[in-house]
Amino acid sequence: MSAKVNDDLLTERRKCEFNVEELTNYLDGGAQATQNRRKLEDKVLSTKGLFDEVPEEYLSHKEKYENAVRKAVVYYKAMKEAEDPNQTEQERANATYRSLLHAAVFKDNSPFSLHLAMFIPAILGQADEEQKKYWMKRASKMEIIGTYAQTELGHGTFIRGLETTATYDPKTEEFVLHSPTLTAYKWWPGSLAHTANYCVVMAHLYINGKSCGIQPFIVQFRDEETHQPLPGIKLGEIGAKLGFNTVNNGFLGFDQHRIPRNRMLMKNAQVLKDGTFKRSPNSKLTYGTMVYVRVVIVNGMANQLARAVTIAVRYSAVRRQSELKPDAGEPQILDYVTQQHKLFIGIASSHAFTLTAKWLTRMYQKVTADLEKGNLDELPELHAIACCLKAVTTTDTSVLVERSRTSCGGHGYMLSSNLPQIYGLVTAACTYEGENTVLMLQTARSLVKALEQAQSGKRLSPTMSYLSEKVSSRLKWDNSIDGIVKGFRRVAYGKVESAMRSMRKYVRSGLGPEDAWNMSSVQLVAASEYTSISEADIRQLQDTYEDLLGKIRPNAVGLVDAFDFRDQILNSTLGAYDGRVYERLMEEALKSPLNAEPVNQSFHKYLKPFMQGKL
Ligand SMILES: CCCCCCCC/C=C\CCCCCCCC(=O)SCCNC(=O)CCNC(=O)[C@H](O)C(C)(C)COP(=O)(O)OP(=O)(O)OC[C@H]1O[C@@H](n2cnc3c(N)ncnc32)[C@H](O)[C@@H]1OP(=O)(O)O
Ligand SMILES: Cc1cc2nc3c(=O)[nH]c(=O)nc-3n(C[C@H](O)[C@H](O)[C@H](O)COP(=O)(O)OP(=O)(O)OC[C@H]3O[C@@H](n4cnc5c(N)ncnc54)[C@H](O)[C@@H]3O)c2cc1C
Repeated sequence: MSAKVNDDLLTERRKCEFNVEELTNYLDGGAQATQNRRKLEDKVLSTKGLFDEVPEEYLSHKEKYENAVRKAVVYYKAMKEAEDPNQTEQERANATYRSLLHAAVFKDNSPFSLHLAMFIPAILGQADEEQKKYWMKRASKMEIIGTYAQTELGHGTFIRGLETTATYDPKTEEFVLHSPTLTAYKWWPGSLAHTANYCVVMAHLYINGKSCGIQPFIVQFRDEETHQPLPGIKLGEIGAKLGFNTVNNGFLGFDQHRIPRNRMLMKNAQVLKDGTFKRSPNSKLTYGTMVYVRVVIVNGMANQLARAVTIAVRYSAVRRQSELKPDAGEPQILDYVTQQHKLFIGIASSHAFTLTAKWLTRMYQKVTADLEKGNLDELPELHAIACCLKAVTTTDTSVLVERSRTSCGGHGYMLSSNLPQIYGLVTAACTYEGENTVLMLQTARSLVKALEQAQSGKRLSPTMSYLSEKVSSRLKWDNSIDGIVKGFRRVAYGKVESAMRSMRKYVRSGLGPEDAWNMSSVQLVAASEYTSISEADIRQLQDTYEDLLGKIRPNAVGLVDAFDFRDQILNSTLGAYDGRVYERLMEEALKSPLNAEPVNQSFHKYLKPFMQGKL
């Protein structure tokens, strides 16, 4: 018999003014997609051995990892078996697009995540047809487990500064991989330490002493039978982190490690047997895997933010605290407008990121299809947009997830709420796949070029066209959606224009272009984001905003119910559908190993002698 649902949540659900199932279907991309997702979740989550007997927060660092590998094996087998052979690739992708299935199993991400998130995409995007056929067969059947090894101890952002070398030896038709310094050690790649046995390594290619730029190489670094590191390979784990503590991030050093010529992934650039180097049509195609993951991250943020606001909104409907009016009893904290302000932006942002992710994915698919035909025209725009959206969505999601946590008071600080772990996952995304400031500056680089083109009368791409609209200086302001968008366009135009004016001022003062860029870089980053609008407009917008909060209030629980996360995926004492928060907090607390006995051994060993002055 299912547990009784909290009365306040029942009332909230009765008050809801729209059809929750309809919104769920819309978010999934149709009723069939919802059905497929739920069917997949039912199948996988009913698999034995997927969940923890002891909450993983009570395991040691080593036990956490070993437990995660145990679960990863069960999980990926269950996912494979759950795949419906009659489904198209697209239907399968739709079923997983919004599902955070893995989050039900791994609170801190999976030791296999890099295999799926980067190793396979790197093969798909960087291998030639023959290499793709061979490596995709092995990788998709999980015969090998891979990762993406680009970042080094000394370099993460500056790819052209990577120190790992790959020197071609035409006599043996091999590449010699070497880490010339400690800072050249690959450092950070997920799964690298003890899980994977292959990786795509980004290394500086040299042929006859000449630099041929950064190229991708597929490298085996552990024996497939014994899992022992191969000769010339130094391996290890980088240690405990804020989050991602079951992703097994590691380090790898090469000591004159030899690999056959066909291990350089040669879709874009090639090395012939005699050492002839055939350049890529565009050296940045080598960075393609990162563009792909930045696109995926936008959707990932939408889902993670939806999970956090679901937990916080449901908790805010159940939690009663303080007095709004004398003798009126303690209100639901969701009735405080400050609480609505903290949480409703998160609901709206998650929907905005979901729609943005769909738009960006379509753009990515179009540009990738064009690249296959040799048309690179829209690659720079895709890069600039992917940089901006990855940076903006990860920054906003981190802020909004942290705000969801603090809006739940002390219980939000409990690991059993799962809000701290969600924060750990999303805040990492501000750094990985391109540190946000660096990516924003990449976007700014494109904006400055576009404004220069606009000022010389050239046509701009659709996403940059706002820079060529001669926006009247006294835009008639109204708080219609169109008026607000026009306001933002005017602000955005002004930000780019002011950053550019600032750079020109520094150049006139005698600074070189690089120093002028650096001096203006705070403005350049701001030009890539949005900031405030002029004073007079704020009052009008504020009234509209507060009025909107009141309109959303009766639908808040319905809006998060529509994300349709099952309790296992929320994995939270505060966010369960039935709202039995206090019982769950107590149930989880009693699982702490410290509660196994009333008096801990440290009393007799340390406390008692200390309190009796005997220590
Ligand atoms: C779990 C919860 C969350 C959910 C998320 C779900 C999804 C994820 C799933 C699961 C978990 C995943 C786990 C973690 C994964 C993390 C993995 C990693 O971190 S892998 C390492 C990433 N490292 C970087 O990204 C380095 C960043 N640095 C760079 O990209 C470059 O160094 C850059 C762009 C900053 C500078 O590169 P330059 O020095 O070669 O280029 P310049 O000299 O600046 O020139 C720039 C020119 O190049 C073009 N350009 C640069 N990059 C481009 C690109 N990628 N494509 C096209 N053009 C590009 C630009 O448009 C510009 O063009 P013009 O000269 O202005 O015309
Ligand atoms: C959880 C996690 C998982 C990861 N997984 C992987 C993985 O699987 N594979 C992999 O290869 N890497 C991985 N990374 C590494 C990640 O890609 C790098 O940390 C990231 O690219 C940033 O590089 P960095 O750490 O060297 O920082 P740095 O580049 O040293 O940045 C440090 C500071 O310098 C600033 N800075 C740097 N360059 C500029 C500039 N040009 N202009 C202005 N400011 C600048 C940055 O804004 C930042 O504030 C992971 C990282 C994390 C946190």
